Amino acid sequence: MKNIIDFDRFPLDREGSADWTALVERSRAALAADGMYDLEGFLLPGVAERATAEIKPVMDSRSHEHRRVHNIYFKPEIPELPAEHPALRKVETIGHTICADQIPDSILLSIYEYAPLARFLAATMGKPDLHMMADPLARTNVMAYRSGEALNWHFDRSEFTTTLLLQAPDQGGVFEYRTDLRSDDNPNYDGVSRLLEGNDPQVQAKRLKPGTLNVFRGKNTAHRVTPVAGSRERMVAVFSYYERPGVVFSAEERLGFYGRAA
Ligand SMILES: O=C(O)CCC(=O)C(=O)O
Ligand SMILES: [Fe+2]
Repeated sequence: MKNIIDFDRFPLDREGSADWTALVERSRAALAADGMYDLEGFLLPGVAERATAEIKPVMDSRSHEHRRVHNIYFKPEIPELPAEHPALRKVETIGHTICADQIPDSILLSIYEYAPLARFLAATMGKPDLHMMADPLARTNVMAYRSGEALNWHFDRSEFTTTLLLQAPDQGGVFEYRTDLRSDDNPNYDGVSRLLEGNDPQVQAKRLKPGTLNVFRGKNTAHRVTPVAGSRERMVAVFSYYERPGVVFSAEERLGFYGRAA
């Protein structure tokens, strides 16, 4: 791993050391204040490019094209809202996905499986432990957004989302987010409506660099990736960890996300 992760800046290999603890504290503080932290330069120079080169042939030939018209909740309806409520405005997402089982023995999966990474993430999130998923498809996914493609506004199902940007596009593909647009107690449908109308001044934008590890509170922070332009696709890995071991998706979930159950 010492040829992959920049341990000088991000001492995941020295758990419990003063440097490790300082990094955990800094990350926790950013999560509390902004709902997000990112570790720019997490991967050593050239590693994101090498990881991308391993994945690109699979992405080019065997990815699942994901095209969906959805609302910000990714749900067909919200029982307490009429169907025409502006918080349920429809948006479109288009992208390409590959799953962990398609990239065995890759640099990317070796990072996902590096146990000190899960322990570091858990510490920053204030959790006792995080476990890799047992799902051979869902544990790690790579999403590509090509020219004209985008991930539209949504809230995530999980409390936190961990991504690693592998390749930045020529233009567009900006990560936009609105911290704490809702809370577990307050759905803030009026605020959601304003965001979808393009009238939320608190939206922030982040242009991530390849090799950056990003952690954000996606459950109540609305976020999207703006449309990509140019010939280079945006490629991002999403790592899935859970507080309990052995988590798998149902066949229906796999079909919905990946177009196949196994
Ligand atoms: O592509 C990104 O940067 C964000 C990914 C994301 O929001 C998700 O997978 O839910
Ligand atoms: Fe998300």
